[in-house]
Amino acid sequence: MEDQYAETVLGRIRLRVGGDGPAMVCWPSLLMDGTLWDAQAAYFADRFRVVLVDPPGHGGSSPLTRPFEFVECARVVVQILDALGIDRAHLVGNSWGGMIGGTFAALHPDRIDRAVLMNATASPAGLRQRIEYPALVVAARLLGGMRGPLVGPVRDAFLGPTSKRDRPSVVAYVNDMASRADVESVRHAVTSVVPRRPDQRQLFASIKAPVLVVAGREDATFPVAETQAMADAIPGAAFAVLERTAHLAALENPTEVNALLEDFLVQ
Ligand SMILES: O=C(O)CCC(=O)CC(=O)O
Repeated sequence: MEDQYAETVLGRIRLRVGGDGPAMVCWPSLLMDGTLWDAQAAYFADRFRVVLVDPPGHGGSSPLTRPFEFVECARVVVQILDALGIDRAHLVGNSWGGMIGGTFAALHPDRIDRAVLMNATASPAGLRQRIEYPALVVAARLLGGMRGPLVGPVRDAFLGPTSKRDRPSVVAYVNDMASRADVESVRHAVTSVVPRRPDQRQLFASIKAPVLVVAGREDATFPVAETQAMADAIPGAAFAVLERTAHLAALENPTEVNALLEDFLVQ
């Protein structure tokens, strides 16, 4: 994989690009960078042009200086495709990335091939998330980072009992990503993705591209019923539930995620 950069409406975006074939653009969750998809890149780069995105304000991308709208994130995807000379791509997204994958598929039907939306929602955030996530960010600002007493809540939002018990490398990855997060960028991203998240169900009714929605049985952030409601909002969407998997399916359960992607994208 080689580093490339795209100038976008939300700053400079770092991309890891490798392989040849139809393009597959992978956008991760809040607090994560493109390495969330390393197992997918390793598996698919012999047949796909894999593009791993460090989303705005995360990893090697520019810090965020303001909150954003979801339509701007969809525009970022278009600008990434333009920068790489890609006409049309599969969009594979997790949580924030899944929400944006839906926005992109609805607003840019000429640039989307197929979309796989994992651990995501089309609904506005509930009261608990509207309070808990901003409170976490306030605490992170006071502590100078996502550290100390914040590690537990972050781990609980992302991982379920199976990963916490049986996948120490996944736990270590989440701790490491959280500790490296730029708190000001995370503040803007959380504001945009949680309390200001739009209800996208009506917009998603206009999606024409084939879509697969994936839920994790152990996902405490977006339980199966909420992700199922997202699938129900998208005409003809396929829906799958992964057992022993929480909020970061691609990292926690790469074998089954790769099999789902293979079935859905290689047809
Ligand atoms: O809205 C929520 O409850 C959480 C949003 C979230 O975690 C997004 C993400 O993981 O990208």
